[in-house]
Amino acid sequence: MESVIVAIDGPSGTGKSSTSKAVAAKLGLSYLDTGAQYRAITWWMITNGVDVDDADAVASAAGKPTIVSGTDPSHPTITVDGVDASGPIRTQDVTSKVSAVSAVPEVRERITELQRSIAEAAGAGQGIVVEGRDIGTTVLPGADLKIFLTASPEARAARRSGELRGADVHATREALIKRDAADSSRKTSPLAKADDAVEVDTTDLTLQQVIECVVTLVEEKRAAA
Ligand SMILES: Nc1ncnc2c1ncn2[C@@H]1O[C@H](COP(=O)(O)OP(=O)(O)O)[C@@H](O)[C@H]1O
Ligand SMILES: Nc1ccn([C@@H]2O[C@H](COP(=O)(O)OP(=O)(O)O)[C@@H](O)[C@H]2O)c(=O)n1
Repeated sequence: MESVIVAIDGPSGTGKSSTSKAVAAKLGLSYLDTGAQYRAITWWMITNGVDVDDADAVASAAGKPTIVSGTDPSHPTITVDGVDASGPIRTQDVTSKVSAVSAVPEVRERITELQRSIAEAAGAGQGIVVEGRDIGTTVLPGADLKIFLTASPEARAARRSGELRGADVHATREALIKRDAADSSRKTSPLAKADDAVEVDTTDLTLQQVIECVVTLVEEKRAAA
């Protein structure tokens, strides 16, 4: 069977990670969480005393950490300079700082290059599902299938606060909206739907329904190829 490259973009809490992992596992594809890479470089900046609000300082340090992503959808991994970063990259501190770091062009250039080399390697096999904010528009504009997931801010906040074990839904909603606004308004490759992406509103769909919808779209693409 032909290899397939799938790009899944959208704001926080729309179901990108859960959907991408499940679709990749079901279809025997690799999986890449690009948000985890931006979180990893942010974590490195914090632990190395770089002021994340100083774009020049972030830019000059952008080339320093070595970030390695494992692409098995049933066991995604991420290391920074050989250290497992999968726990520390999910802290509130990293979440609140990642938009500032990921807006720096030197950071995006570095991480985009890494993402393209991972996708290229996976393209030699079965293919890959890559999820993020700018995959369809910038990282892999030639992807075979582009999906843009959306959901109401209320649904997204409820999903996220559920994960954070009862965190205040209102505060979660505000933080989420703030991060989306920062991600959508930055100059370099903002969060955006590619013109040729299929938009799926997940507000009233179960995760299972979203997974089935994307699996069907991938199978249709493969059949048409
Ligand atoms: N369609 C859905 N309905 C209900 N919950 C969902 C749905 N999609 C995802 N979730 C849940 O919402 C949370 C956030 O999903 P996630 O895949 O991490 O989103 P994203 O990667 O877009 O931020 C997870 O706990 C996930 O299980
Ligand atoms: N392709 C991407 C993916 C993530 N990001 C940045 O990384 C942050 C974290 O992404 P994520 O996918 O882990 O976020 P969640 O929605 O899962 O919390 C985003 O808020 C963006 O600032 C990006 O700029 N480009």
